[in-house]
Amino acid sequence: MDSRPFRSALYIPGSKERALDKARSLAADAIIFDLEDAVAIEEKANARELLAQTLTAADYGPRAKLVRINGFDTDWGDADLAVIALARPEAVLLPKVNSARDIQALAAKLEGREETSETKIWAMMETPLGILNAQEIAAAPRMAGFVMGTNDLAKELNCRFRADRLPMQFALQTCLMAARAAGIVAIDGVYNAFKDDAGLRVECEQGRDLGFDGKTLIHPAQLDVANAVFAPDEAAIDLARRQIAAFDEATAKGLGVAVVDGKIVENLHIVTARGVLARADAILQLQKAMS
Ligand SMILES: CC(C)(COP(=O)(O)OP(=O)(O)OC[C@H]1O[C@@H](n2cnc3c(N)ncnc32)[C@H](O)[C@@H]1OP(=O)(O)O)[C@@H](O)C(=O)NCCC(=O)NCCSC(=O)C[C@H](O)C(=O)O
Ligand SMILES: [Mg+2]
Repeated sequence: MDSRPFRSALYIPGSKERALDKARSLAADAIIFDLEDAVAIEEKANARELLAQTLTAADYGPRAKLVRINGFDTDWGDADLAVIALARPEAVLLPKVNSARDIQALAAKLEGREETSETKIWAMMETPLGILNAQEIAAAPRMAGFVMGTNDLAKELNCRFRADRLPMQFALQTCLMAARAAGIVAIDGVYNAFKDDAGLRVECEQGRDLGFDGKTLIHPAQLDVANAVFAPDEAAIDLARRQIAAFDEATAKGLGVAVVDGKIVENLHIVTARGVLARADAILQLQKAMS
């Protein structure tokens, strides 16, 4: 997995022209152009045309661009893919994935077209069967990332929304494990109360501590919190630098272990430390490219 930042992945309804325009200047690491749940049934056809035109004409810079189409078990999935394919999408995000077969079917459709020969697949992880099949889904062809769909999952589980997300922990951790085993990105679910910054921060911190790369968002006001929480802070960068320096010094003396802040530092910690620095640098590069 590379260090491309996915701290913030903002959903934008494909039907909202103003929001589509606004997103070109927002500090989102990734944009999820949505044709699924954010778009009303009567808007579906217009939204896919508007989105295909927008993606062909507009410049979203270095932000990762994912298009969430409707599922192929709906009236809109095939038409979404046919129209969106013309815009050569970087990635297609498939909702309500249940098994690797769902991914294989999409991969076969992408392979059938020259415009989508490079298109990656991302999976919404939001059904009980999908969670139980996370490992095979992550390892399926063209897979590049998981997005947690915690709203759909809560609906399916009939669980309650709790601040500690206890009912979600099995799903979050199972998907994270599968994503890491396959070397793909894993992005946490949305925080619905988009005016509650304090609650968003708590949930972002939990997702970050679990190991997620970032958070999906529904409103631009949520960007700053997610970008800050999922970036290595000054203390983490400083520690990483000191660990690398101490380990280099220990190695030069023929030792395999260093001690920093009273804790041992071995080669595996150096891999983590280098990852922290690589992520911090990738964020800096992305910010420069956006400015
Ligand atoms: C939640 C909203 C409906 C709120 O909309 P609104 O009341 O219009 O917000 P504001 O007036 O505060 O907007 C201020 C400006 O920001 C722009 N805006 C708003 N939202 C977005 C956005 N998502 N991306 C880009 N720009 C946005 C407005 O256009 C205003 O701009 P300006 O007029 O120039 O000042 C709305 O935010 C919204 O629709 N959000 C997206 C909802 C969505 O995508 N839902 C589906 C994804 S969540 C999901 O499905 C998760 C998963 O599948 C699961 O199961 O969990
Ligand atoms: Mg959903």
